[in-house]
Amino acid sequence: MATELHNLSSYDHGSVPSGEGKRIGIVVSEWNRPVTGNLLEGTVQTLLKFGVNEKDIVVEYVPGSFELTFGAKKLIEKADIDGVIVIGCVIQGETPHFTFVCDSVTQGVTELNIRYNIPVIFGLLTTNTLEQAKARSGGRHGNKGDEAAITLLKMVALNEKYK
Ligand SMILES: Nc1c(NC[C@H](O)[C@H](O)[C@H](O)CO)[nH]c(=O)[nH]c1=O
Ligand SMILES: CC(=O)[C@@H](O)COP(=O)(O)O
Repeated sequence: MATELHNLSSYDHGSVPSGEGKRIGIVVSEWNRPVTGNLLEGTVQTLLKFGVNEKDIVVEYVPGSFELTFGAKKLIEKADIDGVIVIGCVIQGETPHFTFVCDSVTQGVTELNIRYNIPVIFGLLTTNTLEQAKARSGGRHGNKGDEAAITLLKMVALNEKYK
C-alpha cells in the first residue's frame, strides 16, 4: 500500500507489544540530518510510549546511510541489545549513486537479519525529493520513525516467542 494511502504514524495501539525491559540500538545517518533527526525523534518517542526505558536506548551516528550496516553490526555484536533500527534518508541526486546507496543498505540490513538472531529494522527513506522526505518524517504522511519503532517492538516480541 502506497504511503499516500496509509499514514506512517497510524497503527493499532492494542496490537503493539510492551518494550519494557528491552534494550534497543538505533544507528542514525548524519546525511540529511534535519530529516534523520525528525525520524530519530519519532522512533525514540514511540519506543518510550510503549515502555522502553530511555537508559535502554543506545544511539550511534554514522556519516551516511551506506555506513548504517556496519554501525548496526557493531551494536549487535557489542551492545547487548534486543533489536536494532537503522535510520537514514537517501535522496535522488543527478547520478546513479542513489541506487547504489539504497541497494547497499537494503542488502546489508537483509544480511544482518539473516546472520544474527535479533531483528534489524529498515528505517530508511529513499525519496526523489527533499519534500517527499519531509512529508514522511513528521509531515503529512506521518513519521517513518514511528513505523520503525512499532515494527521493532513487534519483531522483538516475535523473536522472544520463538527463542
Ligand atoms: N547522497 C546521500 C548519501 N551519500 C553518502 C553515502 O551514504 C556514504 O556515506 C558515502 O558514499 C561514503 O561511504 N548518504 C545518505 O544517507 N543520503 C544521501 O542522500
Ligand atoms: C544519494 C546520493 O548519493 C546523491 O544524493 C548524491 O547526489 P548526486 O547523485 O547528485 O551526486
